[in-house]
Amino acid sequence: MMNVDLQQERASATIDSEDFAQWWAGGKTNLEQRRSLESQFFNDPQFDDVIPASCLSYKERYEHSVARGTQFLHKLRQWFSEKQGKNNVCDLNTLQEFRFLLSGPLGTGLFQQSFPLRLHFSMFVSTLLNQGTEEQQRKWLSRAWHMDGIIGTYAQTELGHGSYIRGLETRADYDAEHEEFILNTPNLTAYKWWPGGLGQTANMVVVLGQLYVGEKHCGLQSFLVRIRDEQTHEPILGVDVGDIGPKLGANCVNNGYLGFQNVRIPRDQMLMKNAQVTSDGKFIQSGQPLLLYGTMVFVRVITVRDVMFELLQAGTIATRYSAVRRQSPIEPGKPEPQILDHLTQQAKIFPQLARGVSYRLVADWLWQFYQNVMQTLEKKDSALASDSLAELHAVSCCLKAVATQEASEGIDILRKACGGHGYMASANFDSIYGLATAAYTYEGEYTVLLLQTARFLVRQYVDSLKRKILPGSVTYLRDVSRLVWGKDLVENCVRSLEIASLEQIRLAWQCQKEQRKRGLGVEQSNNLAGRQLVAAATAHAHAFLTRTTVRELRRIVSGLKPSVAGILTQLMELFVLDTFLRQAGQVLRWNSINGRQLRQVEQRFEQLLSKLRPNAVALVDGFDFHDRVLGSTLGAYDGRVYERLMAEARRNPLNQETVNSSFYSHLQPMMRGKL
Ligand SMILES: CCCCCCCCCC/C=C\C/C=C/C(=O)SCCNC(=O)CCNC(=O)[C@H](O)C(C)(C)COP(=O)(O)OP(=O)(O)OC[C@H]1O[C@@H](n2cnc3c(N)ncnc32)[C@H](O)[C@@H]1OP(=O)(O)O
Ligand SMILES: Cc1cc2nc3c(=O)[nH]c(=O)nc-3n(C[C@H](O)[C@H](O)[C@H](O)COP(=O)(O)OP(=O)(O)OC[C@H]3O[C@@H](n4cnc5c(N)ncnc54)[C@H](O)[C@@H]3O)c2cc1C
Repeated sequence: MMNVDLQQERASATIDSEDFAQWWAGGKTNLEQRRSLESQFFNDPQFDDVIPASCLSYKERYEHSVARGTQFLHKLRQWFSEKQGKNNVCDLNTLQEFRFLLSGPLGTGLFQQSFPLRLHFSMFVSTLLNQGTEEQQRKWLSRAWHMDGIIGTYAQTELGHGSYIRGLETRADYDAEHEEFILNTPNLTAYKWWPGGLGQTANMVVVLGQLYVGEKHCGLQSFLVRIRDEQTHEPILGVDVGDIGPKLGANCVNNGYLGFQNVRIPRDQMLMKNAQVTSDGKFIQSGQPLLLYGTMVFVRVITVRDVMFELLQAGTIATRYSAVRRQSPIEPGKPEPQILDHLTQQAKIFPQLARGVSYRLVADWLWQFYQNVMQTLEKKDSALASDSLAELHAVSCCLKAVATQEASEGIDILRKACGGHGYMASANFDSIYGLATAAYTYEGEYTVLLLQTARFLVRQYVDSLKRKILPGSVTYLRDVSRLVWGKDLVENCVRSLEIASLEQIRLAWQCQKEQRKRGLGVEQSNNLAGRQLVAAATAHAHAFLTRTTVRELRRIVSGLKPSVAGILTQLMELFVLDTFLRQAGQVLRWNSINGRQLRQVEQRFEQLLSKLRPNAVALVDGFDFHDRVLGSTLGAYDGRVYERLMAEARRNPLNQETVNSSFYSHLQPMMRGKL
């Protein structure tokens, strides 16, 4: 039976959640296909949970995720190859499509804390694709794609170094006599530490290590290394490998450690698309060295999409719960309202929904941009390639940083918006938050990435002073006009964010110059200007996110059904206004905006909350998360929150006996003074 408040919400909405769902899924066919695929898994008893996953031990969780992960991949592959037909070869698009099935809603529905085979596709196969020569791809790619004797992961980070990649200590020495590389972990801090699936799952890794040919240091390179025997799965001689232990979240990923002692691999297992070692020991850098970092760029790009889903999962749970939960009369003597009717509750939830929708538009744009840059890189026009890569790196760094930070923060706001019940593991905010906040750190820590973007921004700012043509993402730096507060509030807000960004970049640049004038070197100056540089990259990200959201929505809006266009326009506006208000410190620092104008934005913000209120439940229904994907007692479609909370408590293994054995062994002796 459906909760009556949710029934009422759905009946009175002015948008059709099905129309929204079709747009969200990329069309009716896509939606039907996704639903049919999900039902094949979610209705299959072999994918049911007997015991709540949160009640399993760390080891049991791992074993369960491998058992389920292999069944999942087997079934999914069959479905995917039928769908792809003859096109079932591994290229960038196919990989992204498949990876999305693993990490998007379907994968999430089956693995709330992720699973260890995920890295194989997102990082191992993508590295082979991006960094292997054609010959290497012929030898390895198809096997890897089909997991034929190969389960891989990506081993870059070490115990001592993660952010500063040049500081990695793993060594690969070329032995020309045997045409082999010898891999070594010279000390404790050189142990690889963190790679997903490394602990007990993977049998091959892409390893990043410092290449030495004789005495010559040839920089970091990537190597394909077998670490476990294909048949027995025992570690190869000289390999020391294991799991690093429980973490704040993502506890089924099987993150591992790895050390090498004189492990030999053939010469052709250095990934040689951009750099080669010839058999007689000559090192040739034939391509752009930075392409070694290509896998990281790929994952940063797709992470924006991953955290968008996590934010909207949490948003769906909080919205439905807030429509079911009734508490605290607004007027004395009146019935308790749905908590969603408290304006402050709307102000916690709706901006997160709007943010998620904005990330969706931006993530689509970013993926397109990434593909365009990859095509440019293939064309071998080195100047163009290097400019495009620099812009892609800068944009992806700041978007990944800000999106993961805001999504994690948003998920926690949504968790708190569910009061005490939000804190239950069965509400599932812990898993969702655990994954989103991991993304804040992995694939480039937040501050470290923002500093990368800031370097690019300062350079572009200096170019703008020289009247040079600027890349698309920063053309606004050429516009030095002041803010003219007009009728269009969205434009006022976006423009003021752009001005704040421009001025903050100018300030960061001035800070660097001041330090230089004091006689400090470039690096020390950068360090001392660090806070301003981070503020500049953050301001740029906000300006870019808002401008891109507005532009992308306007580009597609005419092709949408009016009700979908209407709610998306409200969400876009809410996102822009919310960003403006949250960044008010920066905005007011760099723009002349008076109290009346600020109030105008606040009033419109509150008006938008009221406009969205009647359609809130229909909107989150339109994201079309299956109950299994939400995995939450609070967020299920039928809204039977209290029944589910109680049923879940009763399933708890502790409640399977009326008296626990610890009563006899400890509590009773204590009460009888017999300890
Ligand atoms: C079903 C469930 C769903 C979800 C589950 C999720 C659960 C978890 C699953 C796991 C997922 C992901 C796994 C994560 C994997 C990893 O984390 S892999 C390790 C990633 N590591 C990093 O990202 C390290 C960050 N550090 C760096 O990238 C670089 O070292 C840094 C950029 C900081 C380099 O700094 P410098 O030392 O200053 O620069 P240098 O290396 O010398 O570079 C010189 C030059 O090059 C520019 N640059 C740097 N990087 C790039 C790049 N990638 N592309 C293009 N250009 C680049 C840099 O800006 C410099 O340019 P300039 O012109 O000199 O300014
Ligand atoms: C869940 C998870 C999964 C992961 N999966 C993998 C994987 O599959 N493969 C893999 O190779 N790695 C993986 N990693 C490792 C991850 O990429 C690194 O942890 C990440 O890049 C951050 O590096 P770090 O741990 O060295 O942090 P640190 O760099 O030590 O960061 C600590 C602090 O130092 C600051 N800091 C560091 N450098 C600077 C600087 N230049 N300027 C200013 N401040 C600085 C940071 O801002 C931060 O506040 C994973 C990590 C996590 C959490």
